[in-house]
Formats: sequence, C-alpha cells, structure tokens
Amino acid sequence: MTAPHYADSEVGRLRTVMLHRPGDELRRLTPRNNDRLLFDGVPWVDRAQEEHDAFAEALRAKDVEVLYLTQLLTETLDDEIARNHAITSALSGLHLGDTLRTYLAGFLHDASPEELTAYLTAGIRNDEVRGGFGLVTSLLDRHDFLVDPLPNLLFTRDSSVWVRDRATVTSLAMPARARETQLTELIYTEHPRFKGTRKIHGWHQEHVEGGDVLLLAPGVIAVGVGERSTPAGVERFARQVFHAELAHTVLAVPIAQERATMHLDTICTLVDVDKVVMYPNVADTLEAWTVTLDEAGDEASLSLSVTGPRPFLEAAADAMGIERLIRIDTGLDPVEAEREQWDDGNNTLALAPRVAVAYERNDQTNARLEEAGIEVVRIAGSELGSGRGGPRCMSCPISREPLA
Ligand SMILES: NC(=O)NCCC[C@H](N)C(=O)O
Repeated sequence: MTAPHYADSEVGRLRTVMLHRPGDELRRLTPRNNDRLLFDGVPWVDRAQEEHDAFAEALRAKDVEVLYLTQLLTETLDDEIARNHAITSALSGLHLGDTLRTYLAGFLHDASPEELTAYLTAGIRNDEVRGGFGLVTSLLDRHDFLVDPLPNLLFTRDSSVWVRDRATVTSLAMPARARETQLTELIYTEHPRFKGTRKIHGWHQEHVEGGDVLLLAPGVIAVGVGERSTPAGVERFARQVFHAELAHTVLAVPIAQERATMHLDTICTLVDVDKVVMYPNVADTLEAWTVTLDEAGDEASLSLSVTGPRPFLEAAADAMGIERLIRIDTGLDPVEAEREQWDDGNNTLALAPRVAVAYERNDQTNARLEEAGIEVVRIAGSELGSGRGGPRCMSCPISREPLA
C-alpha cells in the first residue's frame, strides 16, 4: 500500500523518496560550461550512475520506496495537457525567436513521452535539430543549447519540499536551475499519483530552495537565507505555512553567501529528534530570527511577529520544545572539518531517528556520528559529489512517518 504523502520532520521513518538517477544531462557538462551549470568538475557519468544505484539500493534495503523523477515525468507526459504545458514552458526563453520556437514546438510534440522527458532533462543542442535556415539557428553556435540541460536535477531536495501533506514547489535562484521546478510542479499537478495534492509556493514566487528548508520538528521549520533563499522568500514561505496551519514557528537563519555553504543543509542536518551534525566553524556564530504568527488573516495580510537574532541552537531548541539541540561536529580539527564540510559531511539523510545515510569519504565525521549512537549507512560519492551535494541534497522525502 502507498504510504500517505506526508512529512513533518527530518527524522521520522522514511517511507517514500524521490530521486533522480544521473543521466545524459550530466554528459552535457564540459570544462567550458560546468561553472555556469553549477558543477565543480566534469563527472564520470557511468560511475556516478553506479554510485547512485548503490544509494537507491541502500534505501530499498531499509524498506524505503524509491520513486524516480524521470519516470514520474514520463508518466505525467502521457497526458496531452501536461505535454502542452511542458513544451510551452521549456520554449518560453527569449533566446529562441519565433521561427525556431515554432519549429521546436512541432519537434517536441512529435516526440514520445520518453523522448520528451529526455529532451526536457538533457536539453537540445543547436546541431541536434534541423531547424531549417532560420536566422537564430544560423547565428547561434552549433553547440549552443536551445533547451538547457538540467544536470542539477540530481539534487531533488531543492526543487520541492513536502511540509505535512502539502508539496512546496520551490523557486530556484540560479538561472541554471530555474526550469527544474516547472517539472516538479507539473508532476505534482498532473501525475495520477499526486493529482489533487495541495501545493504551496511556486516557481514564479520569491526564491526558496529545498536545501535551505529543515523540518526541525512538527510545526517548526528552519530556513537558511544566503546565496539561494532570499529574505523575501522566507517571509513568503512563513506566510504560506502559517496560513495553511502547517507550522507555528519559522526560523530564518542567515548563512554565508558562498558556494561552500550554498544551503543550510550544507552546514547542518538532523540525525535524531534532538541531534544535528554541524559544521563547527560556523556553529558558534550561526543565528536565527524567530518568526511566528501575530495575527491571522489572509496570506498577504496576516501579521508576523519577528524576534532575534539569537544563537541558532538555542532558538531552535526553544521552538522545538526541547532542552537542548545536541551538536555533533564535522571533522576533528578546523581544517579537517572544512574538508569534510566541503565534501558534504554535514549533508546526511536521516532514514529514522539515529539512522542516517552519509558519504563514506567523511570518515572523521562518520566516526563521530557513530560515537554519538547514530547508525551510519555509508555510500560512495566520488562522482556524485562533483555537483557539491550529498545524500540529503539527492533526495526528496515524500513520505515520512509522523513524529507528532
Ligand atoms: N541541498 C543542496 O545543498 N543541494 C546541492 C545543490 C548543488 C548544485 N550543484 C547547486 O549548486 O545548486
């Protein structure tokens, strides 16, 4: 039986997760475009797929249902309305011009659902279509993308977040990722499994990325504000979760606007109801603003109470109603911690309280987790990590057993 689509914490027993198996979109990365496409190198794709398959197997071995984003998308694209929607959004870029747009629309409408999924995810290069002798196709370089590839689909965490029974369709800040949420929105709107799901937020709204959203406890959500999620994004998100009565407290957590700390989950993740694994080099300075509902109203007019800033761990423990949020540090010394933070040592995926998936390479952090009583499910990530994301980034929990 399908587990209800629901998540009210980071650590409730994981039942269903959405992953994206790395595919041809990664074969588009070159040393000329990898920075723009947010990868730190050019991964060995076959090995990345092997590592990812082992990740999925480790989840299944713990009774987690694994859904694949591309399979859901292909099933969604069986429907004519969904196809039209996907094609129109993919071709809305101003770089195409009407001649090429019209040609590509016909080309994509003729594609099967599987082919269309491949075009929407791996993109289309100018020399891969015979667009006739239109001006735009003639002037563009033959290797230019008409539809950009989406190599960061691998990080399903960022393009949607379930908060209780609602799917949050996020709004991604980097142009290379903006189109990802058009796909998650389409899946949650049109796929038979998700039809009728109530949604909050959307790709057209202020930026909030899933990697910044931590469900600290039922009713308590932390949102990182830095390179990706914006102050206005966290305000919009807070309004929506309060209005829908999904949470009573949102903690806005400023983080350095740097690549190494692009999301809150690159420096802190939960491994138990009262334990986080955290980057010690920021742990003592990390602060939070506490946002609660002052006066109810409709979404735009409800009044918010904002207090702070206070040390993050204290503000979080108070909101969670626990005495202390215990911190387990990444690494043993500052340099080791910096190395393991960079390699996603903090980016663990909890499968249940005290059980977490982590990259095997972060041996010092993993040893500390085990000393603290956490079962560590180790996976390889030498190639997967080249996009700067770990097990949490690569997973979108769709169903967790409720903690409350
Ligand atoms: N939650 C995460 O931290 N996701 C990792 C995203 C990595 C991706 N290459 C990016 O720069 O957006």
